[in-house]
Amino acid sequence: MISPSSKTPVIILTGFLGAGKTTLLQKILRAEHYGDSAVLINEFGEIGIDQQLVAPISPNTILLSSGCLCCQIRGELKQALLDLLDQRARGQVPHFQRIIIETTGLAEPTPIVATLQADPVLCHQLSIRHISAVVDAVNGAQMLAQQHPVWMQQIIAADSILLAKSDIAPAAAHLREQLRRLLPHTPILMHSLNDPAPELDAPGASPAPALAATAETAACAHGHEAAESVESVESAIHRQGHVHSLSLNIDTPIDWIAFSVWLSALLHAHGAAIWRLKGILNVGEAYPVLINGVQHMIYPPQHLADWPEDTRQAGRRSQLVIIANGLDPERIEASFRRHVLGEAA
Ligand SMILES: Nc1nc2c(ncn2[C@@H]2O[C@H](COP(=O)(O)OP(=O)(O)OP(=O)(O)O)[C@@H](O)[C@H]2O)c(=O)[nH]1
Repeated sequence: MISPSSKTPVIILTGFLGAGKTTLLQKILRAEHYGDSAVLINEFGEIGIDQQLVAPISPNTILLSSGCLCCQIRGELKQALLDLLDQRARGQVPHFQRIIIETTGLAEPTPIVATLQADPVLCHQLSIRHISAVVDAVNGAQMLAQQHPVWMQQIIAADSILLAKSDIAPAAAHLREQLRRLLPHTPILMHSLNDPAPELDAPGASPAPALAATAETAACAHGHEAAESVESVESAIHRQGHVHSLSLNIDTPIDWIAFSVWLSALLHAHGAAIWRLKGILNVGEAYPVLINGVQHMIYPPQHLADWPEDTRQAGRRSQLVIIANGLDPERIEASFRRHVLGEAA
């Protein structure tokens, strides 16, 4: 019989698209306290950009294939965890003391907890120590006013809420008060880029309330379209209701000016519908540029110090992911091809 203290703790990092989960994860993995963590990352879309940013920090980083962790690939999550525990027992992976799961921005945490609890082996070897929801302080008030269902599920299931981007959200303190009234028992921490990593599983941290969750099934139906390969661009579209992700792999270097003009025009016309945009772009320089956008907001591009492994192996190809609501992905791709790559209409 394994006692609760000998179980490997699991931390679930949830939060809506672009909230700041990967930024926080990179920070906590660099902190001494979290150095010995295995990481599972689930992204909505075909290209795992987050995994490429986290893998250099944590050697035990696993990307769960595209699809939603809370419903479509729960079996894969289970298998990945079983494999990881088995590999640790055999000494085939660097030793780890905890597992951190970063969910897609569209996942509800409760069914993930149910998956871990329903499996007899996992249930004996793992204990869910903490669920942390990262909330984007820039658009949190809007999500709260809309009572966005997934966003609400994420904050309600959380043991603690991190209000990320407090440095650029003047109304962050007001949002914290609103959330405090809604969830009086949930600690809410303001967090910004320069703050040190918070200790999510500090001794005494309460076990996740979602442990009591029933094994409800997320009511989301996914569809998937096979990747299409045309000339120097490979694209894949992933759908969940009206939401889709368009993933592009582009083999030729991208003209930064043409890309910037195209992106400005896209956001000007459809900013509210573009929920998330991220990419690692080869702009013809020695190293790639990381771009990040959340709705209307585009963050300052970052010059990476090296090529992420996958990108380098693929001949320094650019990768771009756009998650949008209610827009036709084929039209976005066509406009990208025409205006950025200069292909004929
Ligand atoms: N100013 C500021 N920017 C932040 C902060 N946290 C994250 N960002 C920026 O917000 C953008 C999105 O952050 P990510 O960490 O990629 O968000 P995510 O939740 O992992 O995104 P998905 O995995 O796509 O759901 C990036 O450009 C970050 O640099 C913060 O506390 N302050």
